[in-house]
Amino acid sequence: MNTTTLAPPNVAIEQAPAAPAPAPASRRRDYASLRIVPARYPARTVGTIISLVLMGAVLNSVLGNPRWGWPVFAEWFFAEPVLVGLGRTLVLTALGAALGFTLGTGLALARVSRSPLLRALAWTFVWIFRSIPLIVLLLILNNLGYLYETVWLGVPFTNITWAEWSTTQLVTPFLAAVIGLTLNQAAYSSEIIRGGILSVDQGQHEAAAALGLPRRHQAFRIVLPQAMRSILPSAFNDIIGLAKGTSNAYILALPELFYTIQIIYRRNLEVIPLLMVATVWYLIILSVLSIIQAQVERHYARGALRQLPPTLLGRAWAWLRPAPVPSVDAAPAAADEPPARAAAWTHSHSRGGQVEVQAVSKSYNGVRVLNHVSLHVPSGSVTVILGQSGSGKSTLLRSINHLERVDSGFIAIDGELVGYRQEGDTLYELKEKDILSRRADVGMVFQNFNLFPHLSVLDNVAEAPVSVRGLPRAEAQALARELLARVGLAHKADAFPRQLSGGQQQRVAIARALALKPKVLLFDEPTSALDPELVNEVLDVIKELARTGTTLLIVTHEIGFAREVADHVVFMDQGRIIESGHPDKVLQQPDQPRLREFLAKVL
Ligand SMILES: Nc1ncnc2c1ncn2[C@@H]1O[C@H](COP(=O)(O)OP(=O)(O)OP(=O)(O)O)[C@@H](O)[C@H]1O
Repeated sequence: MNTTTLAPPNVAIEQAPAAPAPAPASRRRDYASLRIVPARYPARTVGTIISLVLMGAVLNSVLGNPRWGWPVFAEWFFAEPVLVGLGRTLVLTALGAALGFTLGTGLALARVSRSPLLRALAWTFVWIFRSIPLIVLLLILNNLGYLYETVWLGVPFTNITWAEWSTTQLVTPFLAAVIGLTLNQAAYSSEIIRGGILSVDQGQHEAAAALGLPRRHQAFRIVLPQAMRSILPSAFNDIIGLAKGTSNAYILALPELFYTIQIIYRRNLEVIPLLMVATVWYLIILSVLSIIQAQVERHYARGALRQLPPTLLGRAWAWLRPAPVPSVDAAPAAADEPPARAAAWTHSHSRGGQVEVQAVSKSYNGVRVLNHVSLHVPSGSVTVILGQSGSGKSTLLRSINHLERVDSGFIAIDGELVGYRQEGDTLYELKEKDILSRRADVGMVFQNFNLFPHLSVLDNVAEAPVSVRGLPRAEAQALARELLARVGLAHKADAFPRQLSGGQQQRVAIARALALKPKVLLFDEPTSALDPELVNEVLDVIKELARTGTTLLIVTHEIGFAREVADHVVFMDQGRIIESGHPDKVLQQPDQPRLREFLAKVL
């Protein structure tokens, strides 16, 4: 049974008024002559000014009040006993963090292991050492010599002993501090690491298992590196807590930074200046840890983010230099001219939005992936974009939706620039929230569906109408049910995405995109993640949509579908459109050898 038969079109994919025929290139807007004004955020500016004024007032009071005793501070800041105490604090922090996290990782893996005994042991460890206050634990360890006079190495329950030490000599205050901080840190960090492991998608565990990777390899190569993204913020929080927590070691009369400071101010009675010495050193430790955190987080963001956050230097540079705004480059090369618009391309159902892409370029890390791309898509038409892998198809689609910001050139939908607002001869860069609201006019269906896994199918579809369009939830759910019926999935409304087949998930994704009644729908290889037998059920839904007049831009390798549905086919190669036109011409008598080669491969 073909489940994709659409119910009567009582749900609006709105019947937009007929759009005018596409304007000739000569009459097209020349955006290059417009002045560009970057987006302004008055609330941010006011907030920054207030913060600066407050900081100035605080600094003035701190530096201007002689009771802070800055000369005494300067005298002691680099004094030898302070530096020795600081060194001890740093060593305790480093050892506590390294040993604590190593033990914590083992405990976390034990907590998620299949062995009930290991799980119980790890749980008990965490339960005990999270319950005991650190100071109590340190005191117990320091008094271990009272409980056990000697520590020995040998075979339990026999007289075999290989080595024996006096406990008081072996467990010095320093070692007691290291052991106490390690046990305490391990108990807390194991829960942080376990949380990270649980946050990794189950599919990743399954994929690693399906590849036959050994369990150790699964844990250390696949799961933990992905878990790091959620582990790191809490872990660094903990290490910062540990750096300050080392001051608890004063109870063992161990002269770390804080204890040293106490000894000094008890002698010279300069309490505040010496407390400031400790405070400023702790601030420095914290700042260095924050910088390390940013770099480590950046490292583990690789692969999880499309674009890595800038390095510290990059951020400083971006702050100093004005934000770049797109510009229109020199005239595009002949191959990038807007495609010739054959009369047949004017769609009889011209109802959706008209898309104008003008001389758009985009680079990643200095590599150009879109090179002066120009494209005119009339309202209500269906355009199929073809091209080899890596030719820039997805980047072009994502730019139309402003998921990617172009470096130069412009994109307009129904004459409204994507990312800008035009007033007279001036273009105002849109603020984030305006971009988001405009994005609602452009629906996007992703290759991997990207449904929200924690929401039911119904809520996946109803979410945007409620939060973007402000529809009452009941109304949005009624709309969602109708859309689900249109894609043949009314009976799956209460299921969760992971309980559906790939084809069904993709149809939910289409219903979700339609829920905002977009003028333009972008499909990024909507069938490439599907089994062949599921491809048609999705293509059938898209064919129905094509008949309703929504403007469709589809990246696909389904040539048969392109031939049947497209009004226009565009072929991209190395970031440029090198051939475009009616499907009969482009697919049957291609001019470009690259296109002939491509068709020979995919057909
Ligand atoms: N965030 C990014 N950072 C760096 N390079 C990128 C990024 N996104 C895309 N690219 C590169 O840009 C080029 C175009 O990518 P794009 O995804 O647009 O190609 P595509 O034609 O859609 O390919 P496919 O059919 O395989 O999806 C590729 O070489 C890709 O490696």
